[in-house]
Amino acid sequence: MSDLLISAQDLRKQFRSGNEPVTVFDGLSLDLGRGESLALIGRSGSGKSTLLNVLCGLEWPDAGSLRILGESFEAQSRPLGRAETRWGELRRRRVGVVFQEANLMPALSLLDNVRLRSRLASRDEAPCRDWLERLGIGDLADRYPDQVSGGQRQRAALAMVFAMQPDLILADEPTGSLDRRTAEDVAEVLFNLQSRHGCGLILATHDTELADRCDRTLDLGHRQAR
Ligand SMILES: Nc1ncnc2c1ncn2[C@@H]1O[C@H](COP(=O)(O)OP(=O)(O)OP(=O)(O)O)[C@@H](O)[C@H]1O
Repeated sequence: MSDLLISAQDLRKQFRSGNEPVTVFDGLSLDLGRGESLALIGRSGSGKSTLLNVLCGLEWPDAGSLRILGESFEAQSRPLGRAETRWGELRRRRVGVVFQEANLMPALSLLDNVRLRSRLASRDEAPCRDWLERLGIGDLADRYPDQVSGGQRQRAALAMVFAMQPDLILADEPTGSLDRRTAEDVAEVLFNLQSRHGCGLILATHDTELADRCDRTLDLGHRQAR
């Protein structure tokens, strides 16, 4: 089996502004191997979140092809029917997504949110509380999302992704609403998990220290991989 988790070729994504198409990126290709980490950097509006959304099937590219965890998607075949189902299955079991706005279920406690995520991925629920502990919010396990801060919700969202033990983690500003010290602690847990499980990681960030911890960076402002 190939060790490439992601192989994206010539992706183009446009949005419309009035009648005008606005191109966010065009001709974008990237590969990600098992155990590899890639930081998406670039000025605000350069397309980092859009690319993450394309890589998890929440946005559909206007051109190009994408092979992810053995599943192939072509821009021409819009995500109707089977493609939509395949994306849903990938996100449920194999691709852990952490968004800027942590999307927790408001009616569930933080712990139950993590347990639900773990159950949906058919994982053992036993370590769920432990993930909250490791991210420094174990004492908030029984609180509901609207009873904690934005940074605490963000950490709960990371705990959900860790509990599902994905093959690939896509994270949009995973430490964006954390103070420097907490951000470093969370990054430590993230990179430890990534190296221990050998999963792939793509994160979008404005934090140069976080980007420097990744194996590679892709600057969407200037589109240079190094
Ligand atoms: N649904 C949408 N409709 C129209 N334009 C959009 C949409 N989503 C994003 N855009 C535009 O696409 C461009 C890229 O946005 P994106 O959110 O991907 O940037 P970003 O690099 O993640 O920014 P930031 O660092 O501020 O989070 C921006 O110009 C944005 O206004």
